[in-house]
Amino acid sequence: MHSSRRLRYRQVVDDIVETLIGIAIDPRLMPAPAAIASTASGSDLARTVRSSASTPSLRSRDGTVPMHARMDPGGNVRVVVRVRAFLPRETDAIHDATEISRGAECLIEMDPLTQCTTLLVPDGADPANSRAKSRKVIEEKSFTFDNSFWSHDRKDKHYAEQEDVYNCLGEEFLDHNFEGYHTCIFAYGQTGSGKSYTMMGTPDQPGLIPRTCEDLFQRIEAAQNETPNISYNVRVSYFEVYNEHVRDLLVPVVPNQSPYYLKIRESPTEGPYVKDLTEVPVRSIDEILRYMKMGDNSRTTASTKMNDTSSRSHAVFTIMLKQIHHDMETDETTERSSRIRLVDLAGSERAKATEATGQRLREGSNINKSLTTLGRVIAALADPKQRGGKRGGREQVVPYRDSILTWLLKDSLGGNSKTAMIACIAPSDYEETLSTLRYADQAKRIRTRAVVNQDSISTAERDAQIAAMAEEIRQLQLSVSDSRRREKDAQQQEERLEEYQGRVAAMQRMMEEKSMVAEGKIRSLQTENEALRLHLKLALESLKNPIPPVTVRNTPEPTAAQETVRSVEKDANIEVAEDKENKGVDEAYYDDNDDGYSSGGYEEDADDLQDYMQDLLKDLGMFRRKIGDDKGRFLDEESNRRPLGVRTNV
Ligand SMILES: Nc1ncnc2c1ncn2[C@@H]1O[C@H](COP(=O)(O)OP(=O)(O)OP(=O)(O)O)[C@@H](O)[C@H]1O
Repeated sequence: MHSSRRLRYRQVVDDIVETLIGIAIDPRLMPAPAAIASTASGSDLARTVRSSASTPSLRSRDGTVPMHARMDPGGNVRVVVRVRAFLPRETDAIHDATEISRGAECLIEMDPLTQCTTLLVPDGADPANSRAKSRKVIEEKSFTFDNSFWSHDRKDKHYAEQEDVYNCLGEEFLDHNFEGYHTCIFAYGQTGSGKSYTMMGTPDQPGLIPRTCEDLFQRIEAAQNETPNISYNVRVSYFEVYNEHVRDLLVPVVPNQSPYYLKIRESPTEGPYVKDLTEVPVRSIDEILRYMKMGDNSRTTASTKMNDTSSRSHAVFTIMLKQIHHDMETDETTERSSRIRLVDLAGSERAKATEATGQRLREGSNINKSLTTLGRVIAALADPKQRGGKRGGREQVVPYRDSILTWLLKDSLGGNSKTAMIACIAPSDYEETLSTLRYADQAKRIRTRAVVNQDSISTAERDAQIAAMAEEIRQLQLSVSDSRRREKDAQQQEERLEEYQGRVAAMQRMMEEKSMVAEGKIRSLQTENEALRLHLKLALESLKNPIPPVTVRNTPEPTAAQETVRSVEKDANIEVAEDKENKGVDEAYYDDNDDGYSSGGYEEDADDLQDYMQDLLKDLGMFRRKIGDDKGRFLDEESNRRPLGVRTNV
């Protein structure tokens, strides 16, 4: 019983061991040690050997292209050249490549064996070469590149299709990405030379970018079917540099709204990057192609005399690939990150040839400016004297920052990247083609410093990292809640301040009302005062000029009217008595009256009235002064008071 169980147990263990050995020696999951040794160094090497996060090209799996043959140990920029066919505007009537009414002649020859490209001297009457004809020295020039793609004449057996360009260059670069290298492929050349055709292509003839996207997901799918312990994360971004501004091509353009430009920042580890650039995660070929088309449709293009759909901007399509492999045996997680940068540059152009004016002319001059800077950067990087690293002054001399394009491509041109340049040339323009070929020839000498971007981490380390991150999150949460509390306090203070200000405003309103009431009181007292003054004046005048008393005898009971008259007379007599006192009127006159009042009684009454009036006036004066004082004090206080609405933080 026991022995049969032990036998089964051993069989199961043997099966597991065999499976693990099978996985370990599978070349599809383990890069060749020779290749790794040539590209990684030191600690990188140890880590790389253990990792299985690599997916070589499907063709290399078939054995048609040996892996080691496609590795580039030197790290030089790969330079290829591609010549396009004649365009209708160069031929006027195209029946075949030989019938050319403009007189355009093909000045390019390519040797498929040596990969040599030769530029011939124009001898026809093509007006496009009139400038070249005026040169002092005009001669045949030959250059050798990593590849020379002959895409001029479809009938030729060496004709290079879009697929050939991808198979020669794109596929190899995708291999590098799966190995963990950053890569960059950029197309350079004069306007209308075939850059967009090579990079993006047409729906029938897809170029390097759609082919790379397709191959990427095909490889991921194949790898996932074979090894479930590797997961892939793909994100894309797409931006253009237009008139020295960066525009996100994955953000839809809002009509009638000025475009939103992004800023560039530089990180010590990643180099220059575009801040706030949209990076979308993609999970399938369809999704990535959809984003590629969306961005491509937003790109700034215009028709010029040299090209009906001329790109007026430099476009950068970037794919970020992350491979996460978990090794069950060692319980270790390996992460490889790589960046695939595919750049379609705007073409250099001569204003005279494009006949550009206005906006097109401004675009053209910005394009030329950035391409001139690119030329200076390439020249500086290619100069052997500059190859001394930082100590040799390389970082200071290379003018990356002189244009947005070169600053953003800094890492791809002279840093951590495997880079390729596709020099696109038109078949019949001597001057422009010579300039492009010279650029390309110089770029061959640039050496980049690509490294595998890989991190390995054990479970214990990962746990420690997670714990550290959890602690950091806890601290952040604490500081967030602390600042929230402080915010709440500040809010309460603010509310209190508002309440206080409300109360002050109400007080101020009350004071204003009080002041208005006081002013009203003053005005009515002044009116009363005036009335009293007038009354007193009249009284004094009537005393000065008394009306003589009238004696009425044996009269019957007085009527009401008579009563009134009598009272008036009485008043007049009082006034007369007062006047007499003051003015010394005849005493006898007063003695003769027979109304029952003595003259001494009148004088007393007048004195009393005068005293009373004087007191009243005194009181009035005092009252006025008091009100005046109160008003003055109130107004002083008011002018010293702070205006409302001016808040001071407490
Ligand atoms: N290899 C090729 N085979 C067939 N047609 C091509 C090829 N290369 C370019 N063309 C055609 O040439 C024309 C100009 O090409 P393209 O727009 O790619 O030029 P470009 O260099 O991108 O120009 P620009 O800098 O002005 O944007 C297009 O009509 C394109 O279809």
